[in-house]
Amino acid sequence: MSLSSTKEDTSTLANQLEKSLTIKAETTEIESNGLSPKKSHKHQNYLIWDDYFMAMALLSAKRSKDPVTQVGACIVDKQNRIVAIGYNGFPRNCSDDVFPWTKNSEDSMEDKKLYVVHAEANAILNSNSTSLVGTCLYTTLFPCNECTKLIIQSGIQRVLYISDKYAHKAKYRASRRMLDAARITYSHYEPTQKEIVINFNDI
Ligand SMILES: Nc1ccn([C@H]2C[C@H](O)[C@@H](COP(=O)(O)O)O2)c(=O)n1
Ligand SMILES: [Zn+2]
Repeated sequence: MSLSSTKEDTSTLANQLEKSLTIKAETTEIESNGLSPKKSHKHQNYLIWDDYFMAMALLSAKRSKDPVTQVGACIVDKQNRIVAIGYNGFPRNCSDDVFPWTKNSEDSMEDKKLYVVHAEANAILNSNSTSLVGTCLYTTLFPCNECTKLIIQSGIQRVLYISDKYAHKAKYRASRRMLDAARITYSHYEPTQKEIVINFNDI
């Protein structure tokens, strides 16, 4: 390189340098992962579909005001589109400040189970008349018998869940019985990663 090179020469040189650095970077990626240069440019740490949908169910559960069990549900169609989402809560206009979140209260009218709409039921109701035939339900808790009736009647084909903590209870055994009869598959979901951190400053 001559010290007396013109502005034009310098920019040509810079272009060449940039080109050669790009080629070098691509070559390194090819050597390290065996992919073609184009493919190797994608983000390596993206969410797979199942983790993504279950994470949506978990995020939705965070909206629930139930002090014992927050449940979230997310319904997805065959094209991987989220068609509905829901969490457990009281019906519209039934205020959380008026209705009880208590359980096994001595006053039978003060038990949350009389009033709560379950996450799966809310998701189905939130689907806004979209057909749910052939869809998959991601839920953080295995569906109870009442939600299972809705699942079957709405045409949901597959259920993935995280917790099955009430499996021994009659309601949940009845669920399995109905799901089996209706040939709806259900399985425990094992996420591929332990946690997903959402940081609002992370953009
Ligand atoms: N599959 C389910 C099961 C239960 N829920 C709701 C109903 C209650 O709000 C809560 C369970 O409370 P716990 O008996 O654990 O005190 O979860 C639901 O949304 N979906
Ligand atoms: Zn239920």
